[in-house]
Amino acid sequence: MDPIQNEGAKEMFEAQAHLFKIIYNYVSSTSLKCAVELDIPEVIHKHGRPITLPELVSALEINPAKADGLFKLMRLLVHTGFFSTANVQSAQQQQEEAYALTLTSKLFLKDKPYCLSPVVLTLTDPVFVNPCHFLSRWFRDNELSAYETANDGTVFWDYMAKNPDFNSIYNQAMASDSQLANLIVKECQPIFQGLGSLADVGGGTGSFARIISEAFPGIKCTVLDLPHVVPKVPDTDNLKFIAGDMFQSIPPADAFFFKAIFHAFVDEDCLKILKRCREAIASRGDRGKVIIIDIVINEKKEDAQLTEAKLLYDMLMMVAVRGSERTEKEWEKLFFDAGFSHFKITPVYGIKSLIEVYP
Ligand SMILES: C[S@@+](CC[C@H](N)C(=O)[O-])C[C@H]1O[C@@H](n2cnc3c(N)ncnc32)[C@H](O)[C@@H]1O
Repeated sequence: MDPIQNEGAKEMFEAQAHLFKIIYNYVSSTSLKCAVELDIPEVIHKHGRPITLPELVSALEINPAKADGLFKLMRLLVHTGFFSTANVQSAQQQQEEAYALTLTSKLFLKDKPYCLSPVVLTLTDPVFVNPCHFLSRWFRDNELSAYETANDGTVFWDYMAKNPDFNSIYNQAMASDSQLANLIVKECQPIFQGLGSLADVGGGTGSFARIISEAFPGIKCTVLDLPHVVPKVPDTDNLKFIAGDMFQSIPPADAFFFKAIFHAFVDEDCLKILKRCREAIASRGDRGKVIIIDIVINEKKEDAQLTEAKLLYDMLMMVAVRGSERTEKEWEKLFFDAGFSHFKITPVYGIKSLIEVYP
């Protein structure tokens, strides 16, 4: 029996429309990429008030024959909430529709330290997108990640080491994401207060550690990351960099900080690192803690949009590095298996949460 013979035409076409929306998700992200490449948020910002289509065509210095195309791009990006519209008065005293920034597009302004343009350019780059086309082959074939399947076995982090241009934009993307964390440092004060030292493991170019070292001058911060990532800058009184491998050693500290690290590794590797932290804490009479900023999936309790963003992130981590976003239960298992006794999750940071883990 045809399983959908009882459905009416209306429901069938609704299902088809739903399908098209999913299929065309890549058009949505690449349109956003185009807006970032054309610098549209900055152009609107510099205009100082909502900008009409002809004004935008002229400010972008694009071919005027492409005005219709720009209208389509802006219409989509208004619909998806990246831009908004407002009415302005023309020189002829007519009301005209004009484009304005939303909070989301304001995240792309150049004078802000957290300008998220590198995040869009990195995550929509073929380096991330191509391996997604290898997912079904990865399911059937082998033990490598989909990324490695697509790239003759090259590990993602090794690609970074060999491609300085992409490494640079990726590190900028991570740094800008960390700059946003500045917004929560004040409300998270009790978590950092009283610490004498902090090791930011996999801390990239030190963006977050710099924020902590400035907000809490009493904390000596050490950033550990791979040699092609750590910046060649002189140490300061309370911020230093170590080029190394966290699977080999982790600098001693009162607190071990991991932002967006564990989601990039399989459980077995996370356990290795967490056990190393647990041993270091034990060697100091169980004084110390682990602080993690990462995603906690909570499908039943949170907004569907938030969950969708987390599940997409989860897929990307699986594709790129065989990583995972984890539920609270999965985090709990990791912590207890590594010998920790309790933990506290504070959902403070957009799709990410702050987790304190104690011996
Ligand atoms: C997703 S990024 C997060 C960077 C930073 N924590 C942040 O949130 O901005 C993951 C980081 O882990 C680093 N990493 C990967 N493998 C590593 C290893 N074996 N030892 C040290 N760092 C590593 C990468 O170079 C990268 O900077």
